Amino acid sequence: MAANKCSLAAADAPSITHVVFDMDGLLLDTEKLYGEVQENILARYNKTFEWSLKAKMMGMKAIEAARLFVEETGLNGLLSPEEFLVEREDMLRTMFPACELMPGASRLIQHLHANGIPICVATSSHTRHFQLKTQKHGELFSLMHHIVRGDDPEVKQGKPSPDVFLVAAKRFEGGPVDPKKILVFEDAPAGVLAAKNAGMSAIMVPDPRLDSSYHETADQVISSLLDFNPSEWGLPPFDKPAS
Ligand SMILES: O=P(O)(O)OC[C@H](O)CO
Ligand SMILES: [Mg+2]
Repeated sequence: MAANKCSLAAADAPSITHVVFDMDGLLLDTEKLYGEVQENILARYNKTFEWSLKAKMMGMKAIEAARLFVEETGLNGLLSPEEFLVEREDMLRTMFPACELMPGASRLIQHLHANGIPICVATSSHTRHFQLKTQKHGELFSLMHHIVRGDDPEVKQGKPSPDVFLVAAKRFEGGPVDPKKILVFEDAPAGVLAAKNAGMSAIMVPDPRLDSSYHETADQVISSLLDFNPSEWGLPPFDKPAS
């Protein structure tokens, strides 16, 4: 869609009826935890974790991200993707339960739910991690109509394949919902691509360190969920500005 990246002209805005949220790095501030752990692992080999690699790993299923990590950091023969996951797991398991919400996540979820807009989560995260990450956010996640996780049997391929978003569209009441009526919020390049591959509109909320060339695929880019203007997408406006 030829839309302005900052704001959409009313005539261009597709009529959105359903909203799908990514989770890591979008609703939950968990991407920084992956980054920290991966930096620690690489430090042992006197290597640094570059943001260019982080950009590619974000949003991928764990084993796919692990293969990429080992390959691109030159750890082949020193650390297998499976060993990397075991080592990463020990650290992540203790960090996830304390994770915080991203700014504006609670406000937006509560607003859409209160206005009867069907919402769900489509994450690459598998069930065990999902449970750890949402331990203290259960009330907010209970507002989701459904949650599709990376280890769902119907999700054959991870992002950037559209699988997780198509499964999400199918599970709404009366689904499958027409992808043109679905708005996806994503932080990761692979996730934005997956949403576009599913035929949906995608708003990117990227980490400021992400190279801006990755913004191109998104229909709109905002720096925080607090900046989202629902009216531009035919969704009910907020009663008051973000504080
Ligand atoms: O961003 P999500 O929610 O699809 O999850 C991604 C992985 O768990 C970590 O990059
Ligand atoms: Mg994400």
